Amino acid sequence: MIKRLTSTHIPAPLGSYAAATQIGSVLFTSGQLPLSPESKAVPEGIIAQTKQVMTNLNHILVDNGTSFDHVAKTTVYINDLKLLASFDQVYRTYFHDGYPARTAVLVSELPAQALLEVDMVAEVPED
Ligand SMILES: C=C(N)C(=O)O
Repeated sequence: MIKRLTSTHIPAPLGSYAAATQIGSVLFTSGQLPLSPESKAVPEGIIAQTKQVMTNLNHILVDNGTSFDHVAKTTVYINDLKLLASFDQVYRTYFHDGYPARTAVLVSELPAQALLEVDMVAEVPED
């Protein structure tokens, strides 16, 4: 059975998608944009946008019984490869037990004129 998941701490999806779904113990997030839950705006610059994306992803994971420590795979969609090093500088600070597998994809444009979007696949540990 597929569970459709959300978090009360993130902005509503911009389209027809759940914040995350879960099959068994595997949780799949949708791509998260750097939208502030309060203002619904996208902050300026890759550093602030990466922090907002990771904050939103953290809420989805924690509100649904898992955490960054249980992330197996991430995909980052970024609109300028020159931003990847700055993204990585922030991204790496969220992982304390080794890094997940990751794919970086260069895209021409993202919703809300965001510089990046990130999705994750995580294990939900048993209680
Ligand atoms: C923002 C998205 N994840 C979407 O449009 O699919």
